[in-house]
Amino acid sequence: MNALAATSRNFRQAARLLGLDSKLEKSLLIPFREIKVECTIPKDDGTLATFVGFRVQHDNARGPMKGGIRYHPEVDPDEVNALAQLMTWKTAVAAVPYGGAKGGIGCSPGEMSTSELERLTRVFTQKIHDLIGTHADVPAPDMGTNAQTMAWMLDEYSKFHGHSPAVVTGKPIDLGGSLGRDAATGRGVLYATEALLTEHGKSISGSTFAIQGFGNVGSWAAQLIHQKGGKIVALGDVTGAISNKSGIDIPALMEHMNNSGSLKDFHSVEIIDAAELLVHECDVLVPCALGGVLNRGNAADVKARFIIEGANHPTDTEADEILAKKGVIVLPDIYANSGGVIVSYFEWVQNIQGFMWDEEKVNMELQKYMKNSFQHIKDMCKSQNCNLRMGAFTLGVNRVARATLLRGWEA
Ligand SMILES: NC(=O)C1=CN([C@@H]2O[C@H](COP(=O)(O)OP(=O)(O)OC[C@H]3O[C@@H](n4cnc5c(N)ncnc54)[C@H](O)[C@@H]3O)[C@@H](O)[C@H]2O)C=CC1
Ligand SMILES: O=C(O)CCC(=O)C(=O)O
Repeated sequence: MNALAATSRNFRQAARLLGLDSKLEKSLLIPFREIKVECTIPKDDGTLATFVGFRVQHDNARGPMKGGIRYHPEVDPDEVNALAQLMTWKTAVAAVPYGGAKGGIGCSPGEMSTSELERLTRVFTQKIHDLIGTHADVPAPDMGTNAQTMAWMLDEYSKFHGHSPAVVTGKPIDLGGSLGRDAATGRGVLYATEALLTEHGKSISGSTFAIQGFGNVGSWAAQLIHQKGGKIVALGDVTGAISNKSGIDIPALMEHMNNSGSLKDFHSVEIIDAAELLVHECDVLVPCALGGVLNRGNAADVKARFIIEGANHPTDTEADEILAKKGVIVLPDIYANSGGVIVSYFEWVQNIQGFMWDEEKVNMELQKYMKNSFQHIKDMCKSQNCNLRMGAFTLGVNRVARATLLRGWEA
């Protein structure tokens, strides 16, 4: 079952639990708009390269559509569609006034020069500029993109529409980005983990962690968990995986990565098989990379008692069922990684107000939002007698359904 089928299945299950009318269910499932564009750029060697870019705008009942742009070779229309739908439920769970969208370009950013990436981002923005906007659809970074990508999008968009800082979030601070946005998804993962562990009488400092992905989300999650006394015993990225039973020295690893960029030649660690990382002995597993990494091939072997979904859709449907039977508690993506979009909302608000918050305020507000949504998810789990994923889905779907019904359909 691909990401779209799995996400739609979770949505339908939530719609049924909520007793939604079947026509409303259909209207909520089908995306508002799907955009597919051809992006041709001259490469540095003078030859041409053509890429396909997507933006799926899923729903705007609760506000402007919101979601990241992914640069990855496996980007495909179904995956972008699933990720856009997840954004609709995520913004609703977080109670930020947005709908959901997601974009992506099928490309290998690691194999492209900075100027090629800039040309690609500018061409993509030219193709979609009249369909995005501060009050229509607000992109942000995702896998393979970063603050610089958002700076190029902002610049290109502003050529058509005048200076528009709030058209993208996750920008560099010098262009109106928010303090704390870079760390926000990882910080949200920390707050979500704290909330779940406390619920089960446990703590970060008394727990061991395995983290997949050491990019924006994974590296911030690792640093913040380490600062709170959590022991990170295994860690991996696209190049491989490492472990240390006594805990990996994360600040030293950060410094090492900034200097050489490779996990494998870090000192005082054992190299482990990349696949072993997900079934490594630990209390808490935190996938922060690709979707579908937990599946029927490895779910039965997972040793962790808790899974915190830093990535989007890391656990496929079959794995969800296997993990539930094993008693593994999964904190779902639409809550666990919502810190990024919550601080994106703060960035957008600051841009519109023309007033910058200090980082303490950003982090304090983020913590408040994360605490509130955890409580609301738990309340849903109680009233619907369901697990955390369904608690989050019913919470999000119910809020979007209510907004949709209030707006009505009269032409
Ligand atoms: N950046 C953000 O604010 C948010 C990101 N997410 C999700 O978190 C996940 C990670 O996103 P970012 O950290 O932004 O991306 P990133 O591009 O900064 O980092 C991705 C990381 O995943 C690793 N990776 C890639 N392929 C891998 C593989 N086959 N096996 C193991 N590791 C692999 C990379 O080496 C890198 O360390 C994605 O699922 C994304 O959708 C979710 C919410 C917000
Ligand atoms: O910050 C945002 O607007 C969206 C981040 C994102 O793409 C996600 O939460 O998956």
